[in-house]
Amino acid sequence: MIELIQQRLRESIAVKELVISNQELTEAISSLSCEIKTILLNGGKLILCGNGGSASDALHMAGEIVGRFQKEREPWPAIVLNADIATMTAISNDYGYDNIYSRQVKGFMTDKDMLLGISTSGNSENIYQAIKEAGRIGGKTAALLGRDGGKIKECVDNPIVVPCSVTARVQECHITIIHILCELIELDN
Ligand SMILES: O=C(CO)[C@@H](O)[C@H](O)[C@H](O)[C@H](O)COP(=O)(O)O
Ligand SMILES: [Zn+2]
Repeated sequence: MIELIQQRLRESIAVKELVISNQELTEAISSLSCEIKTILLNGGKLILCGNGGSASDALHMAGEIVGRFQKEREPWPAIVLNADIATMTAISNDYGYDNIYSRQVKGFMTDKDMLLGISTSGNSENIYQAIKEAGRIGGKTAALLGRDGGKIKECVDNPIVVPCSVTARVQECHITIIHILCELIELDN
């Protein structure tokens, strides 16, 4: 048991080391933080969505944006498409699970906003459809992804791909990246 614990911790560190040594990836994180800040300071909002653990990550990030991460400041607008269980079950029941986010994007998003999807496989159909819809609206899109970025990487403006095929390890890296994004967004610059 102890060995398994130590091994998982080592694996989690190794994924983060991969990100540290990938300059393209660290630059993509930096430029995404600038894009999000520009959206928020120009009256746009951040719209988030994910499935499973990534749904929790979406909620977590929105909490830091609307509330605060580390700095006392005005609230910024962020909404989470996986937060409303009545809406999600209604759309899922009437239009299918693949459309639970794209229909909300159509209802809520404007061209001043950014949609940030989170998917460790990069292939979740509901996130993919949401990104496509956001593109049709003319809004900005970003995604936190894993593996090789999947089909979502091909259609999103700002892909952040954690190069690992284990869902749990990717999620652990995503939440670190989310905290870094929140810290960068709160910097005065
Ligand atoms: O949290 C976990 C695994 O750690 C699971 O709930 C996981 O998020 C679910 O299997 C998701 O459906 C995976 O979707 P995705 O990350 O590939 O988009
Ligand atoms: Zn999990």
